Amino acid sequence: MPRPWHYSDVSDSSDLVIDAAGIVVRRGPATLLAGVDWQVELDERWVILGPNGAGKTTLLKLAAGRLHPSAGVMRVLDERLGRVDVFELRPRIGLSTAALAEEIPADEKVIDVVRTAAWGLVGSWHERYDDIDDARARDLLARFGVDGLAERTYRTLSEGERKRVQIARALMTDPELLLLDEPAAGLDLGAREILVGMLAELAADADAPALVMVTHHVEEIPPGFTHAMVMSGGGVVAAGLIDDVLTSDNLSRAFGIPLILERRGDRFTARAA
Ligand SMILES: Nc1ncnc2c1ncn2[C@@H]1O[C@H](COP(=O)(O)OP(=O)(O)OP(=O)(O)O)[C@@H](O)[C@H]1O
Repeated sequence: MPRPWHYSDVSDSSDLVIDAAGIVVRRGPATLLAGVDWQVELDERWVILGPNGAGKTTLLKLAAGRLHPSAGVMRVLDERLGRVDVFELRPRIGLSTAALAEEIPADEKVIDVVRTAAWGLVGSWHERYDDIDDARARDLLARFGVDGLAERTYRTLSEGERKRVQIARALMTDPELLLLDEPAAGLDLGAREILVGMLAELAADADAPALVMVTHHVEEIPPGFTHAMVMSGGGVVAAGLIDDVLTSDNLSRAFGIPLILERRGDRFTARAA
Protein backbone atom coordinates (compact mmCIF):
# COMPACT_ATOMS: atom_id res chain seq x y z
CA MET A 1 0.00 0.00 0.00
CA PRO A 2 1.62 3.32 -1.01
CA ARG A 3 1.94 6.05 1.59
CA PRO A 4 -0.55 8.77 0.87
CA TRP A 5 1.96 11.59 1.55
CA HIS A 6 5.58 12.33 2.42
CA TYR A 7 7.04 14.53 5.14
CA SER A 8 9.13 16.26 2.49
CA ASP A 9 6.14 17.30 0.39
CA VAL A 10 6.48 20.96 -0.44
CA SER A 11 3.17 22.70 -0.83
CA ASP A 12 2.82 25.49 -3.37
CA SER A 13 -0.29 26.80 -1.67
CA SER A 14 -0.65 30.52 -0.98
CA ASP A 15 -0.67 32.01 2.52
CA LEU A 16 -4.46 31.74 2.62
CA VAL A 17 -5.21 28.39 4.26
CA ILE A 18 -8.97 28.88 4.70
CA ASP A 19 -11.11 30.99 2.38
CA ALA A 20 -14.82 30.68 3.12
CA ALA A 21 -17.34 32.81 1.23
CA GLY A 22 -21.06 32.80 1.92
CA ILE A 23 -21.01 29.37 3.55
CA VAL A 24 -24.42 27.88 4.27
CA VAL A 25 -24.91 24.43 5.79
CA ARG A 26 -28.42 22.99 5.96
CA ARG A 27 -29.58 19.70 7.42
CA GLY A 28 -33.24 19.08 6.67
CA PRO A 29 -35.17 22.13 7.87
CA ALA A 30 -32.27 23.29 10.10
CA THR A 31 -29.74 25.91 9.00
CA LEU A 32 -26.48 25.15 10.84
CA LEU A 33 -24.43 27.90 9.19
CA ALA A 34 -26.10 30.91 7.61
CA GLY A 35 -23.68 32.75 5.33
CA VAL A 36 -20.25 32.57 6.96
CA ASP A 37 -17.29 34.47 5.47
CA TRP A 38 -13.86 33.67 6.92
CA GLN A 39 -10.25 33.91 5.86
CA VAL A 40 -7.29 32.41 7.69
CA GLU A 41 -3.64 32.94 6.76
CA LEU A 42 -0.75 30.58 7.42
CA ASP A 43 0.79 32.54 10.30
CA GLU A 44 -2.51 33.18 12.10
CA ARG A 45 -3.70 31.50 15.30
CA TRP A 46 -7.49 31.62 15.66
CA VAL A 47 -9.84 30.95 18.53
CA ILE A 48 -13.54 30.36 17.84
CA LEU A 49 -15.96 31.10 20.69
CA GLY A 50 -19.72 30.91 20.95
CA PRO A 51 -22.58 29.30 22.86
CA ASN A 52 -23.71 25.69 22.48
CA GLY A 53 -25.20 25.11 19.05
CA ALA A 54 -23.62 28.23 17.51
CA GLY A 55 -22.10 26.21 14.64
CA LYS A 56 -18.46 26.05 15.79
CA THR A 57 -17.99 22.32 15.25
CA THR A 58 -19.83 22.49 11.92
CA LEU A 59 -17.39 25.19 10.74
CA LEU A 60 -14.43 23.12 11.95
CA LYS A 61 -15.72 20.06 10.05
CA LEU A 62 -15.83 22.15 6.87
CA ALA A 63 -12.28 23.37 7.47
CA ALA A 64 -11.23 19.75 7.96
CA GLY A 65 -12.73 18.71 4.62
CA ARG A 66 -15.18 16.43 6.40
CA LEU A 67 -18.32 18.30 5.39
CA HIS A 68 -19.37 20.15 2.25
CA PRO A 69 -21.30 23.42 2.28
CA SER A 70 -24.89 23.45 1.01
CA ALA A 71 -24.09 26.82 -0.58
CA GLY A 72 -21.09 29.12 -0.83
CA VAL A 73 -17.46 28.43 -1.70
CA MET A 74 -15.08 26.82 0.78
CA ARG A 75 -11.41 26.66 -0.12
CA VAL A 76 -8.97 24.92 2.21
CA LEU A 77 -5.23 24.94 1.43
CA ASP A 78 -6.01 26.29 -2.03
CA GLU A 79 -8.36 23.41 -2.81
CA ARG A 80 -12.06 23.93 -3.34
CA LEU A 81 -14.28 21.54 -1.38
CA GLY A 82 -16.42 19.59 -3.80
CA ARG A 83 -13.70 19.61 -6.47
CA VAL A 84 -10.74 18.19 -4.55
CA ASP A 85 -10.13 14.57 -3.56
CA VAL A 86 -10.62 14.95 0.20
CA PHE A 87 -8.45 11.90 0.83
CA GLU A 88 -5.50 13.85 -0.60
CA LEU A 89 -6.46 16.99 1.33
CA ARG A 90 -7.02 15.45 4.78
CA PRO A 91 -3.40 14.42 5.54
CA ARG A 92 -2.51 18.12 5.11
CA ILE A 93 -4.88 19.00 7.96
CA GLY A 94 -4.37 17.98 11.59
CA LEU A 95 -7.62 17.46 13.45
CA SER A 96 -8.26 16.76 17.12
CA THR A 97 -11.85 16.31 18.25
CA ALA A 98 -13.66 14.35 20.95
CA ALA A 99 -15.39 12.31 18.24
CA LEU A 100 -12.05 11.21 16.74
CA ALA A 101 -10.66 10.45 20.21
CA GLU A 102 -13.60 8.13 20.86
CA GLU A 103 -12.49 6.00 17.90
CA ILE A 104 -9.10 5.22 19.51
CA PRO A 105 -9.19 1.58 20.64
CA ALA A 106 -8.86 1.38 24.43
CA ASP A 107 -5.99 -1.14 24.27
CA GLU A 108 -3.93 0.89 21.77
CA LYS A 109 -0.37 1.75 22.78
CA VAL A 110 0.26 5.50 23.04
CA ILE A 111 3.02 5.43 20.41
CA ASP A 112 0.59 3.76 17.99
CA VAL A 113 -2.11 6.36 18.64
CA VAL A 114 0.33 8.88 17.17
CA ARG A 115 2.03 6.68 14.53
CA THR A 116 -1.18 5.43 12.94
CA ALA A 117 -1.96 8.99 11.81
CA ALA A 118 0.84 8.52 9.24
CA TRP A 119 -1.48 6.05 7.52
CA GLY A 120 -4.68 7.96 8.16
CA LEU A 121 -5.77 5.15 10.48
CA VAL A 122 -7.23 5.09 13.95
CA GLY A 123 -6.15 1.80 15.54
CA SER A 124 -3.05 -0.08 14.41
CA TRP A 125 -3.51 -2.99 12.05
CA HIS A 126 -0.63 -4.59 10.15
CA GLU A 127 0.96 -1.41 8.83
CA ARG A 128 4.76 -1.05 8.84
CA TYR A 129 6.54 2.01 10.12
CA ASP A 130 9.83 3.44 8.96
CA ASP A 131 12.34 4.71 11.51
CA ILE A 132 11.39 8.23 10.43
CA ASP A 133 7.76 7.64 11.51
CA ASP A 134 8.85 6.25 14.84
CA ALA A 135 11.26 9.13 15.49
CA ARG A 136 8.69 11.74 14.51
CA ALA A 137 5.99 10.21 16.75
CA ARG A 138 8.39 10.12 19.71
CA ASP A 139 9.52 13.71 19.05
CA LEU A 140 5.91 14.87 19.05
CA LEU A 141 5.15 13.03 22.28
CA ALA A 142 8.24 14.68 23.79
CA ARG A 143 7.09 18.09 22.60
CA PHE A 144 3.92 17.61 24.63
CA GLY A 145 5.75 16.11 27.61
CA VAL A 146 4.30 12.61 27.28
CA ASP A 147 7.19 10.70 25.65
CA GLY A 148 7.62 8.74 28.88
CA LEU A 149 4.16 7.27 28.26
CA ALA A 150 4.88 5.99 24.72
CA GLU A 151 4.64 2.30 25.63
CA ARG A 152 1.64 2.70 27.95
CA THR A 153 -1.87 1.70 26.98
CA TYR A 154 -3.92 4.74 25.93
CA ARG A 155 -6.80 3.93 28.31
CA THR A 156 -4.48 4.11 31.34
CA LEU A 157 -3.70 7.80 30.70
CA SER A 158 -5.30 10.70 32.55
CA GLU A 159 -7.60 12.98 30.54
CA GLY A 160 -4.90 15.66 30.43
CA GLU A 161 -2.32 13.18 29.11
CA ARG A 162 -4.81 11.89 26.51
CA LYS A 163 -5.48 15.38 25.23
CA ARG A 164 -1.75 15.96 24.73
CA VAL A 165 -1.39 12.63 22.90
CA GLN A 166 -4.33 13.58 20.65
CA ILE A 167 -2.64 16.84 19.65
CA ALA A 168 0.67 15.03 19.03
CA ARG A 169 -1.29 12.66 16.76
CA ALA A 170 -2.89 15.58 14.90
CA LEU A 171 0.60 16.93 14.11
CA MET A 172 1.97 13.57 12.87
CA THR A 173 1.49 14.30 9.15
CA ASP A 174 3.23 17.70 9.48
CA PRO A 175 -0.03 19.45 8.55
CA GLU A 176 -0.33 22.96 7.14
CA LEU A 177 -3.46 23.56 9.24
CA LEU A 178 -4.18 22.32 12.77
CA LEU A 179 -7.79 22.24 14.01
CA LEU A 180 -8.49 21.67 17.70
CA ASP A 181 -12.06 21.27 18.95
CA GLU A 182 -12.22 22.04 22.68
CA PRO A 183 -8.74 20.68 23.49
CA ALA A 184 -9.04 21.65 27.19
CA ALA A 185 -12.56 20.31 27.77
CA GLY A 186 -12.78 18.20 30.91
CA LEU A 187 -9.30 19.09 32.21
CA ASP A 188 -8.62 20.11 35.80
CA LEU A 189 -7.03 23.50 36.41
CA GLY A 190 -3.45 22.19 36.47
CA ALA A 191 -3.85 20.06 33.35
CA ARG A 192 -5.55 22.97 31.57
CA GLU A 193 -2.72 25.36 32.41
CA ILE A 194 -0.10 22.86 31.21
CA LEU A 195 -1.97 22.42 27.93
CA VAL A 196 -2.51 26.17 27.48
CA GLY A 197 1.25 26.67 27.98
CA MET A 198 2.05 24.03 25.37
CA LEU A 199 -0.39 25.55 22.88
CA ALA A 200 1.17 28.97 23.53
CA GLU A 201 4.57 27.50 22.60
CA LEU A 202 3.05 26.05 19.44
CA ALA A 203 1.45 29.42 18.63
CA ALA A 204 4.84 31.11 18.96
CA ASP A 205 6.59 28.60 16.68
CA ALA A 206 7.03 30.17 13.23
CA ASP A 207 7.19 26.67 11.70
CA ALA A 208 3.90 25.58 13.26
CA PRO A 209 0.86 25.22 11.02
CA ALA A 210 -2.00 27.72 11.00
CA LEU A 211 -4.00 27.06 14.19
CA VAL A 212 -7.75 27.12 14.78
CA MET A 213 -9.04 26.24 18.23
CA VAL A 214 -12.68 26.02 19.31
CA THR A 215 -13.35 26.65 22.97
CA HIS A 216 -16.17 27.60 25.33
CA HIS A 217 -13.96 29.47 27.77
CA VAL A 218 -11.87 32.59 27.26
CA GLU A 219 -9.61 31.34 30.09
CA GLU A 220 -8.44 28.60 27.68
CA ILE A 221 -7.15 30.98 25.02
CA PRO A 222 -3.37 30.46 24.83
CA PRO A 223 -1.10 33.51 24.81
CA GLY A 224 0.03 34.26 21.27
CA PHE A 225 -3.31 33.59 19.60
CA THR A 226 -3.77 36.40 17.10
CA HIS A 227 -7.36 36.22 15.83
CA ALA A 228 -10.83 35.39 17.13
CA MET A 229 -14.25 34.59 15.75
CA VAL A 230 -17.34 34.92 17.93
CA MET A 231 -20.29 32.92 16.61
CA SER A 232 -23.96 32.73 17.47
CA GLY A 233 -26.95 31.05 15.81
CA GLY A 234 -24.98 29.80 12.79
CA GLY A 235 -23.58 33.24 12.02
CA VAL A 236 -20.51 35.34 12.77
CA VAL A 237 -20.98 38.02 15.45
CA ALA A 238 -17.43 39.31 14.92
CA ALA A 239 -14.17 38.04 13.41
CA GLY A 240 -10.70 39.51 13.11
CA LEU A 241 -7.80 40.53 15.32
CA ILE A 242 -8.26 39.15 18.84
CA ASP A 243 -8.09 42.57 20.52
CA ASP A 244 -10.84 43.95 18.28
CA VAL A 245 -13.11 40.92 18.53
CA LEU A 246 -12.81 39.79 22.15
CA THR A 247 -14.90 42.47 23.80
CA SER A 248 -17.58 42.41 26.50
CA ASP A 249 -20.09 43.63 23.88
CA ASN A 250 -19.40 40.88 21.36
CA LEU A 251 -19.48 38.13 24.01
CA SER A 252 -22.68 39.54 25.52
CA ARG A 253 -24.34 39.58 22.08
CA ALA A 254 -23.25 36.03 21.32
CA PHE A 255 -24.18 34.48 24.67
CA GLY A 256 -27.32 36.55 25.17
CA ILE A 257 -26.46 37.78 28.68
CA PRO A 258 -24.48 40.81 29.84
CA LEU A 259 -20.86 39.71 30.26
CA ILE A 260 -17.71 41.45 31.36
CA LEU A 261 -14.50 40.37 29.66
CA GLU A 262 -11.22 41.23 31.31
CA ARG A 263 -7.72 40.90 29.98
CA ARG A 264 -4.79 40.54 32.36
CA GLY A 265 -1.47 40.32 30.56
CA ASP A 266 -1.94 37.80 27.81
CA ARG A 267 -4.87 35.91 29.43
CA PHE A 268 -8.62 36.53 29.49
CA THR A 269 -11.42 35.99 32.02
CA ALA A 270 -15.16 36.51 31.65
CA ARG A 271 -18.09 36.73 34.10
CA ALA A 272 -21.68 37.94 34.20
CA ALA A 273 -22.01 41.72 34.45
N1 LIG B 1 -27.13 16.46 11.35
C1 LIG B 1 -27.77 17.47 11.92
N2 LIG B 1 -29.10 17.68 11.67
C2 LIG B 1 -29.76 18.73 12.25
N3 LIG B 1 -29.16 19.60 13.07
C3 LIG B 1 -27.86 19.44 13.35
C4 LIG B 1 -27.09 18.38 12.79
N4 LIG B 1 -25.82 18.48 13.25
C5 LIG B 1 -25.80 19.56 14.05
N5 LIG B 1 -27.01 20.13 14.12
C6 LIG B 1 -27.38 21.34 14.87
O1 LIG B 1 -26.60 22.41 14.36
C7 LIG B 1 -26.31 23.33 15.39
C8 LIG B 1 -24.82 23.64 15.38
O2 LIG B 1 -24.11 22.50 15.85
P1 LIG B 1 -22.55 22.55 16.17
O3 LIG B 1 -22.17 21.21 16.71
O4 LIG B 1 -21.81 23.05 14.99
O5 LIG B 1 -22.53 23.66 17.31
P2 LIG B 1 -21.37 24.03 18.32
O6 LIG B 1 -21.25 25.52 18.28
O7 LIG B 1 -20.14 23.25 18.04
O8 LIG B 1 -22.00 23.59 19.71
P3 LIG B 1 -21.33 23.04 21.07
O9 LIG B 1 -20.67 24.21 21.68
O10 LIG B 1 -22.51 22.59 21.88
O11 LIG B 1 -20.40 21.92 20.71
C9 LIG B 1 -26.84 22.73 16.67
O12 LIG B 1 -28.06 23.33 16.99
C10 LIG B 1 -27.04 21.26 16.33
O13 LIG B 1 -28.12 20.70 17.06
